[in-house]
Amino acid sequence: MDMDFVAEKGLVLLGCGKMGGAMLEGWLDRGLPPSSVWVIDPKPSDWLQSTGVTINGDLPEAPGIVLIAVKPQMMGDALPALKDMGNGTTLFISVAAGTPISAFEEALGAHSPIIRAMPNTPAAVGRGITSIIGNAHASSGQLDLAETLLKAVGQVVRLENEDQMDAVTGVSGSGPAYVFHMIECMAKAGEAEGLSPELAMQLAQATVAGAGALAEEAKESPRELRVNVTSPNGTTQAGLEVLMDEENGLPALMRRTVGAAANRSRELRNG
Ligand SMILES: NC(=O)C1=CN([C@@H]2O[C@H](COP(=O)(O)OP(=O)(O)OC[C@H]3O[C@@H](n4cnc5c(N)ncnc54)[C@H](O)[C@@H]3O)[C@@H](O)[C@H]2O)C=CC1
Ligand SMILES: O=C(O)[C@@H]1CCC=N1
Repeated sequence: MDMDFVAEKGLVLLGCGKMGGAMLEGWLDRGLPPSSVWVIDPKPSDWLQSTGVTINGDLPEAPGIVLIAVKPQMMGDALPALKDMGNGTTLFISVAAGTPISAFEEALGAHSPIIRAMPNTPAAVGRGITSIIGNAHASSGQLDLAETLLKAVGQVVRLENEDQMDAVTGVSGSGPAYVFHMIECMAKAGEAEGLSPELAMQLAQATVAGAGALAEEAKESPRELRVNVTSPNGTTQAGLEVLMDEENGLPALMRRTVGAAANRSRELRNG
């Protein structure tokens, strides 16, 4: 199975906001024909309307894939639109944080193949990472299909149990926001040291992007790469002594940040 299957059978996207839009942008950029995509969204964005996909039109009877990308809080309103498609062959993939597989089984029928996924917005540029887990009715072929689709916009990881999804959401689902905030903070700090806002932002953005690319491509671990930047008694060491402080620095802050996001995911599961 490959992307041709999706192009041939069709992809229905329920909700096309920031996450659904990021994935759709990645798929369209990588050659998925707009004529194979049907979107249901009461507020289609200007970008969506410019893509040539079918918006709020008649849906195919048995699309290959239905991707559910509405907010967990909107799920109750949104799911009835899909009930008639639960004919056993259509594969449902949900990217909603917190919403458990059992909620989809209840809404779509216990025999529907359902995959729960946690992507992230770098999918828009083909650099996302998505973790997936299927229900008992998702065949290995359907997991392969989901993996193929999601690999078109980045890496894919298969989870061993659904409980891992809360921590995954705290690390990689929400993670891009932490990194974007780090760029904002570095730029602000550069301004405080006398740089213009434009120069400070350019330096911060390029540094985070370059360090990310190096961390991914280099054979050294992130730890080794950090040590390579740190001359004994130099500038980096002075900076890292603040950032790496066990109590007040990034380790404790990141532990609390990821913990809060994972806890929120657990809360969403409980309604
Ligand atoms: N934004 C992100 O970085 C990530 C989001 N997610 C998940 O993706 C889902 C969507 O999040 P976002 O895209 O950020 O939210 P969003 O608010 O940008 O998009 C939701 C879209 O759903 C549409 N919508 C509302 N009611 C609807 C209905 N009844 N039928 C069809 N469409 C409806 C809205 O018009 C909107 O375009 C959430 O469940 C979230 O947990 C998962 C991973 C990352
Ligand atoms: O903030 C949220 O709830 C969603 C899930 C992961 C990223 N955005």
